[in-house]
Amino acid sequence: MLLSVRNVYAGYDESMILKGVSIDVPEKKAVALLGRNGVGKTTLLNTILGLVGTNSGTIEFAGDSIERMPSDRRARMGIGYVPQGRDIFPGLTVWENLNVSLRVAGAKGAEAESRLQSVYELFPVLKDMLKRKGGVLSGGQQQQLAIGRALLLKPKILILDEPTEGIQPSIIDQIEDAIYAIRKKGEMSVILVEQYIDFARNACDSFYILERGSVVQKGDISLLDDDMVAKYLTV
Ligand SMILES: Nc1ncnc2c1ncn2[C@@H]1O[C@H](COP(=O)(O)OP(=O)(O)OP(=O)(O)O)[C@@H](O)[C@H]1O
Repeated sequence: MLLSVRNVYAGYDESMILKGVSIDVPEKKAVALLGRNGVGKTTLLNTILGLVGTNSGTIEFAGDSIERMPSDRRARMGIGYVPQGRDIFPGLTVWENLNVSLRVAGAKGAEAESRLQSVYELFPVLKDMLKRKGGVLSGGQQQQLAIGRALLLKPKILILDEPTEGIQPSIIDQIEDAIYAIRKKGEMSVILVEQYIDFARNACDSFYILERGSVVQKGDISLLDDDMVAKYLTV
């Protein structure tokens, strides 16, 4: 396993949100994290990222226990994150946004060029808009830029929190294709938090459903049936 969350309890001050959550993310596989609003999906991501502390339980990543590590160290170990909402610098151009990641990664010359080319292959629109300010892009283009920036860091795992939220269908297809391509290339694992079930079905290998801070269903993505969707996911 690349990432193993074991029996984690975590939350905020008074309220325990995660109550004994365990999930496994295999190398180079994409895992969907599903559940209605407020069940604890973002809290689980934040626990993996180190933005929320654990009360008990363990988190192993690439063979190391990380549950006590600061979040910047987890990021350097290869945990990449695209938060909900588009995390880009609106006042910088597309190129400058991408270049920030290249600098953080310390990627130069041919290495930088090859990382950029793989991002342009996934999201050709970014190459056409290098001189535009991030803030003037459409929501979908900003989401592509945010994912592109995370990919330039070459994480071992890419964590995406609701990438389709508020994005038009044609761009959703492009983002779905991109996750599919990332998976096919076999360069990294993915955790995808998603409300849009068809997207998760197409993009992921396996799934976990959370309810009130606990995993209530899990399995191969082919096992995610309409009864489960009705019981745990439709509003
Ligand atoms: N910073 C915080 N302080 C206190 N409580 C919080 C905080 N963030 C989230 N919560 C609470 O934790 C619970 C789980 O929220 P969380 O955001 O993890 O759920 P979610 O499944 O990601 O839902 P959504 O899809 O709405 O983001 C909610 O009851 C929420 O109110």
